[in-house]
Amino acid sequence: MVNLPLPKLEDYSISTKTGFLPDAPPLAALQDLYYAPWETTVSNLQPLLLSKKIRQVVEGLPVLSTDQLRTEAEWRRAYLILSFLSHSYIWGGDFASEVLPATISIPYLAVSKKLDVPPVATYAALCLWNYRPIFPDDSTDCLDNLATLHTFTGALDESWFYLVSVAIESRGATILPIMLDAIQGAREDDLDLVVSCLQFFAERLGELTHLLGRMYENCDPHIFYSRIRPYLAGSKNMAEAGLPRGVRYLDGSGDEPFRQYSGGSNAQSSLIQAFDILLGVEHRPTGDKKPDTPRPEGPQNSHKVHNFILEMRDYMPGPHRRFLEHLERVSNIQNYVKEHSSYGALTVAYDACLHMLRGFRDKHIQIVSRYIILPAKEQRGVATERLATARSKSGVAPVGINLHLGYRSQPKGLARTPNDRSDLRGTGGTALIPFLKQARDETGEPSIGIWARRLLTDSRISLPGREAESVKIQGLAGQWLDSEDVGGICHW
Ligand code: HEM
Ligand SMILES: N[C@@H](CC(=O)c1ccccc1NC=O)C(=O)O
Repeated sequence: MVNLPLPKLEDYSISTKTGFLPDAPPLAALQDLYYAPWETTVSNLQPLLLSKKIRQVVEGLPVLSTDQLRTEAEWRRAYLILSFLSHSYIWGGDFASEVLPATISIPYLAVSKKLDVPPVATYAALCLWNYRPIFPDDSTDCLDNLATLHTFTGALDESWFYLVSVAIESRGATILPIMLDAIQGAREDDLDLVVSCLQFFAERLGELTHLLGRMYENCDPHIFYSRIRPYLAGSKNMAEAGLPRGVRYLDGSGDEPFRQYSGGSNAQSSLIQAFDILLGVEHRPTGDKKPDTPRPEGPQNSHKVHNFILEMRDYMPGPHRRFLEHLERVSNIQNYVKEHSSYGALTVAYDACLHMLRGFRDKHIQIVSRYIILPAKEQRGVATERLATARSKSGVAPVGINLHLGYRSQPKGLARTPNDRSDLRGTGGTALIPFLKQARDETGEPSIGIWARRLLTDSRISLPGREAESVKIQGLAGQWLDSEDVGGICHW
């Protein structure tokens, strides 16, 4: 059988240096004065939001044509501006707006079509195309050399929130060419090459987890939850936040149905999805258990089912989404490791990658607890207390109580007081913790099939820094292997 050629990064708008980030830093402004009304509005976003004039100003914009946009960088810049303006319009009033005026909708639909991304503030708009290096000659893989072009709030916390992702994309970019080499190496049965590529991959993943943990340095969880996050929401699963039907994009055609889009989410990062594909990690719809039956023969990841992570590919720029599809068709590392499972260095290196990726997801769950679950819980506590006080004073439950929480009014949109924990949703619309925990657990699954079974049966395997004997005893004692027990190599 002839092998499908491997994807060439440059064919998919991917840089060998910066990965899914553009090769050169994004345009900071459209030079053509024709677009000055957009540039002026986006550069005045904070005062317009604070003064609640944003809707009036957006409604008064001229309907600009996209004909003057020339380069890819200009189209991306237009997409970024229109994404910031549209979310400011929808979420920047006392109530969410169910319509987007034609001044935004018409160019936004055209730009989205051209770039093959949905007309909503995606991860590409807010992160991939929204940064600049502070010192242009220095690398962007270091958080200390990054600044954002735009934020909704003007808060440092918001800049930092996006920049952590930019730094991760930048630092993770080197993994792509190396792992394409690994795929080629597996085709040519070059064991040593595959091992060294996997080792490189595992080390980089450790660095990315470290970068993720730096979120705490400059992004305060309460500011994130109450001030920033409301602007990130989309129009899908947002009934409680004030958009039961979604949003109508007015374009004067008379055919302007309600549309529903997920909000920005890092699940839209092609880099992280590429990691899963490279390692053969598969994600099921939330709640679906691992099937007991063996998987059907055929290429890895071939049975596509409808689930959130796959759905998020529709929110990636078209070329990046197509790259992932190509990568799926050539991904061979997991099968190669399975076929060479007697080669210890290979299984250890593969398993180390899974372990590191699982560790990344573990840290992410901690972050989500601190940035969403805890602030929401605190807010519920305050709300309940205020309700009780109001009740004890008047003897009855107040009707239509306005629960002041230090704001002028009850927080709105995604920062509203949730009724209970199950009411909490990600900006992508998932039920947060069950979804994220399942994604984490699925990351460890391939290693259970290959590595752990060998640990249980093969006393000759020695783990770095551990006596094989003790690992074997753990297995024979009946409990399934546990991270602490195997010196942190296996973690599930
Ligand atoms: C304060 C920071 C963050 C919060 C509160 C947060 C929250 C969430 C939530 C709620 C989801 C579930 C999907 C949804 O419904 O939106 C999610 C998904 C995801 N997030 Fe984050 N996130 C944060 C930062 C990051 C960063 C910096 C990265 C890495 C670059 C990241 C990577 C992911 C990935 C890959 C997913 C998809 C699920 C998976 O593959 O495990 N997140 N995030
Ligand atoms: N899903 C997250 C939001 C999120 O992760 C995100 C949204 C827009 C742009 C980037 C994002 N992620 C990380 O930096 C949330 O529910 O708050």
